[in-house]
Amino acid sequence: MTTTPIGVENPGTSTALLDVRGLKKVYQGKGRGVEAVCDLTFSVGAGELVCIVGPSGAGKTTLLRCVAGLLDCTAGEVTLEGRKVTGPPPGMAVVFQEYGRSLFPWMTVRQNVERPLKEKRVPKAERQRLVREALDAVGLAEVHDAHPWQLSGGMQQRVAIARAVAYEPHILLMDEPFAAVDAQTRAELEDLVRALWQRLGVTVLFVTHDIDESVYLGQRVIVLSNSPTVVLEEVAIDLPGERDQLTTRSDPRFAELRAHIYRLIQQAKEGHRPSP
Ligand SMILES: Nc1ncnc2c1ncn2[C@@H]1O[C@H](COP(=O)(O)OP(=O)(O)OP(=O)(O)O)[C@@H](O)[C@H]1O
Repeated sequence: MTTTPIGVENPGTSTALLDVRGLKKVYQGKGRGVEAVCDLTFSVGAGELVCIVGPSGAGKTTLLRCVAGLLDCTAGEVTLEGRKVTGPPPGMAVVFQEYGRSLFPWMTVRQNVERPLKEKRVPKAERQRLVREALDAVGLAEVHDAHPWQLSGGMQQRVAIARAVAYEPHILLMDEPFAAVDAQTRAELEDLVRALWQRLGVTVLFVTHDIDESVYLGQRVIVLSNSPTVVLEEVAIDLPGERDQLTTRSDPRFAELRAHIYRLIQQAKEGHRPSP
C-alpha cells in the first residue's frame, strides 16, 4: 500500500499547508504525567482532505487540539502556512463532536453562524452574505431564525459546519463530528463535507474512529498507533474522486482499503510499532 501523500482530486495542491513535526504531548497530573502523543510527524497539502484514525485513546483529540492551538505541545511543533502555531490561528475553523455544547442556545441559527464573523470584524453586509451562503450550502436557509434546541442533532451539526464554512477558513479541523448522529444522517453529513470540500477547495483534517468513514471521505488516511502514539502508516485512498454512498462503498477497492486499515488498527491494539 502506498504511503506517499496524494492530491488526486485537487491537482496542483502539493504545497504543505500544515506541518506537524515531532509532536509530543504529556498531560501533567498529580504525581505522574500521561503521555497522550509520543512523536507525530506528518504534513497536509493545501486543498487535501486527510483523515486520521487510530485506536481509542491513541491521542486523536489531543493531536487536533494541539494543531488548533488550543493546547501547548510538550515537544515538537505545528506550522500552519509557514507560521508556528502558538494559539488558535486566524485561518482555521474547528468542528467538534459535541454540537450541543458548541452552539449558543439563546442565539438563533443565523446569530450562531454570524458570531465568529463579528469577532473577526467582517463588515455587516459581507457578514450577511457569508451567513446566507453558508446556510444555503448546508441546506438550512429555511431555519435561520430557529434556535438550536428546536433542531435535530444532524441539523445542529449542520449549523456548526455552516459556522465554520462562513468563516472562510484555509483549513477545517473536524473532531469526530458525526459520532453522535444516526447512521442515515451521518451518511448525509459525510456527503456534505465532501461536497463543501470540493466546492470551496478548503483543506480538511478529519479525525474519526470509524474506518469506513475515513476511507469514504479521505484522499489519504493517517493511521495512528496506540499509546505511546506515532504514525503507523499513511494510506493513499486511490478511489475515484466522485464518491457516493452506494457505488463507492460497494467498490472492491473500498473493501481492500478498509480491510488494510482494519488490520493496521488491530496490529496497533496489539502494540505493533512501525519499523524504524
Ligand atoms: N486533560 C487531560 N488530562 C490528562 N489526560 C488526558 C487528558 N485528555 C486526554 N488525556 C489522556 O490522553 C490519552 C489520549 O486521549 P485522547 O482523548 O486524545 O484520545 P482519542 O484518540 O481522541 O480517544 P477516543 O478515540 O477514545 O476519543 C488518553 O490516555 C487520555 O486519558
